[in-house]
Amino acid sequence: MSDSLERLYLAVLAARNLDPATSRTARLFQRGPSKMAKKLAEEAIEVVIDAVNGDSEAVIRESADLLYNLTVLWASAGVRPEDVWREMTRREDMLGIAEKLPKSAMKLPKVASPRVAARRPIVALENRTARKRH
Ligand SMILES: N=c1c2ncn([C@@H]3O[C@H](COP(=O)(O)OP(=O)(O)OP(=O)(O)O)[C@@H](O)[C@H]3O)c2ncn1[C@@H]1O[C@H](COP(=O)(O)O)[C@@H](O)[C@H]1O
Repeated sequence: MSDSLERLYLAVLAARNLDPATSRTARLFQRGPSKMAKKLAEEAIEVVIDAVNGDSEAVIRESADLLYNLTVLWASAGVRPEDVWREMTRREDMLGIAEKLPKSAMKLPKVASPRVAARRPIVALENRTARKRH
């Protein structure tokens, strides 16, 4: 999946300065981040409607549109796919460590190594901070 998204991201970068009359991507860049955000949100809504209706073929098609519009917004925001993969790997590593801890260690952090036991609360704190920013 990451390979396809990386190829799509490169295609978006290559298209951003093409003629807006012929390139949808160039047109989105011409219109700016607000238009990109609107398109992304519209595609997300289409995906959830199709999922609720049980139309899995439409979910697949709209998901591809959603990912295209997400890569356009990444490119506009100066975010690279590898930046997102790095964050996903960081979370995977962190949650993987937390999941291996016995439940009693989660309640009583002093029993486990303080460095490891302290990680789960950090996840909650980070999530809460991120939500406040939006
Ligand atoms: N992967 C995509 C891609 N996925 C989805 N889409 C477009 O995004 C549209 C989804 O938006 P809508 O459903 O709103 O379609 P619409 O209502 O017809 O379109 P709007 O005029 O409302 O935007 C789809 O119809 C596709 O045309 C894409 N457009 C471009 N790409 C790739 O982006 C690269 C650059 O292409 P150009 O933008 O054509 O230069 C190429 O590699 C393309 O393959």
